This record gives sequence, structure tokens and C-alpha cells, in this order.
Amino acid sequence: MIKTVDLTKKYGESFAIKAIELDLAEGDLFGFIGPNGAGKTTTMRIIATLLEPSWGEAYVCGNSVHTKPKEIRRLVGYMPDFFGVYDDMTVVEYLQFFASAYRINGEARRKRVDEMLEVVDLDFKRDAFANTLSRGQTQRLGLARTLLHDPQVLLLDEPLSGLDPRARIEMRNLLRRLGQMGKTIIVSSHILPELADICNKVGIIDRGVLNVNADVEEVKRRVRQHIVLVIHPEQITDLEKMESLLVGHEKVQGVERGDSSLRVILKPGVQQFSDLPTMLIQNDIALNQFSEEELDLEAAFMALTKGTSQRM
Ligand SMILES: Nc1ncnc2c1ncn2[C@@H]1O[C@H](COP(=O)(O)OP(=O)(O)OP(=O)(O)O)[C@@H](O)[C@H]1O
Repeated sequence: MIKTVDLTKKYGESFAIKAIELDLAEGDLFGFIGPNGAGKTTTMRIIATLLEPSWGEAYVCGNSVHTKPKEIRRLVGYMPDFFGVYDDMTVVEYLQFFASAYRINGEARRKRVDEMLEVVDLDFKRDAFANTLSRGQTQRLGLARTLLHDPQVLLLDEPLSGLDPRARIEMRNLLRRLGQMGKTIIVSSHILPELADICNKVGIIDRGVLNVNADVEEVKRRVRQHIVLVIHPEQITDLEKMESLLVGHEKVQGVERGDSSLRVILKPGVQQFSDLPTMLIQNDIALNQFSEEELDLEAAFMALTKGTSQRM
């Protein structure tokens, strides 16, 4: 559905994106994660044929951005991170206006606009002026506009940014539904955890380079294989004794020593570990803290995919 090969954009001497390789199939929901200026918008604008690459290729359904831009525009719906709505138009008029631009007219237009209002759950605001909508509602209106010509591919630039928690949940559910409808979606964000549980693939881009390009389930499965414990003894002098008790234990794969604690990586599949604190206490070690390390999804993605030639 979407494929990029060595996709690169340079401004003067600096690279906005460098050799980006994506390969997304029908129904893929790809979370495109990176900080400000990382290159997400540049990549999406090139795929949407709104910007030319310096070199490299991007294909949508086999059509190259170089030779088949018109075909691609028919297949792609692009929602920029910020878009204006017209002050003097109601929600319905706004969508009708853009439907006309796609040459959807008459009864078909009325039907299509109603369907889209239904999909993004904005029917109750159909006669409100577009500029009176909340940020979340405005984003949903933008999405409805993007969906009007029934594109197979959606490129959504930061659709969750600026939303309050409830609007965020609604937008995430909407993205999930669109994925289930078989659309291929690229959705960008600064924050990995907010996308990781709705996407099936994740890419992490930084300074134009795609450092991670991974299958979410695969990463989560591999992360979940190892429980990591953090153990703080009351006496720092006990660290060495603790370490020697834990190294070589049948449930322990490895032990890392910190200044005042141990990080204990359990063997794959080990889920029960209540015997470990018991064993330490029986060996006269008083514990301040014994807890399971919180999963830092971002770090996990980075760690697990490092050195795996980008792909998992
Ligand atoms: N027209 C331009 N001229 C020069 N540099 C540009 C231009 N457009 C983008 N850049 C640079 O390219 C890099 C990538 O920008 P891009 O907008 O793709 O990042 P982004 O990941 O979408 O960030 P954000 O989340 O802030 O939108 C940035 O360093 C940016 O300054």
C-alpha cells in the first residue's frame, strides 16, 4: 500500500529526512513517533505528493510520487496538524464545500456528508458554526473532511495533539475503527505510549533518521518475556551479598548493580517471583523496596530494535 525506498529530503546541506524505508500493507496502522522537527511532516507530505523528495521513491498502491501524483491524490487523505475552518460556515456546509471540491454532488453529496458526520460522531453539531467547535471536535471535523473521497490511505499529522484526555480517547477509538475498515493509516505523534496500543506497527524517527521500524506485538511480546525487578536493601552494604544470592538463581537471567539498588532481570517466561524477597529476608537482608520496574515502552522499543538493522 505504502512503500518508500531511500526517501530523502535535503534543505541546503541539512537533511529533513534521510533514507526512510517504509513498507505498509492494507489495514496497517503505523504510529510515526518523533520529537518536533524529526521529519514526520516532511515524510507524510512527500507521500501525499505535496512536496518533492530530493531523491528516493515513495509509492502508494504501486503508484510513484514522481510519475503518478494524480492517482496518489485520489487514493490518499492527508490531514495536516493545523488547518483552518471558515468562520461563516456550519459543520455541514463545511463538509459539503469540500465534497463539491471532490466533485461529489447532489444526493450523493448529502448522503456522503451525513455518513461522515456519523463516522466521526459529529452529527449533533451539524448546524453549529465550524469555528465554535472544541479542539477535539475540530480534529474530528478535519478527519471527516479527509475521509470524504473515501481514500484507501490516511496520513494524519498529530491528530491527538492538543486534545483533552476524553477527546484523545474518542480520537483513538476512531482511528482504531478506521484501521478495522481496512484503511492503511500513518498517524504521527510525539508520544509513543499514546499510539502503541492502537497501532500494529511503530516507527521512531529522530533528526530525519528512522531508528526503529517495528511490529508492536512483537516488541511487546519480547518485552513481556522478561520481568525486571528493582530491589533496594535497607543497608547499601548488603548490595554485594544480595547480588551473589541472586546471580545464578534459577529464575534470574541477570543482575545489574546501581548505587543503592539492584536491577534484576528474570528469565523469559518467569511470572512468579514472590520467593525471591522471601529468600533475601531469610538471608538477613532487610529490604526497603522490592518492585517490578515500570515498562518504559519507548526505551523498550529502542533497546529491542537496536542493532537489528531497523527491521523486526
Ligand atoms: N521549507 C523548509 N526549509 C528548510 N528546512 C525545513 C523546511 N521544512 C522543514 N524543514 C526542516 O526539516 C526538518 C523536519 O521537519 P518536519 O516538519 O518534517 O518535522 P516534524 O517531525 O513533522 O516536526 P513537528 O512535530 O514539529 O511538525 C526540521 O528540521 C525542519 O526545520
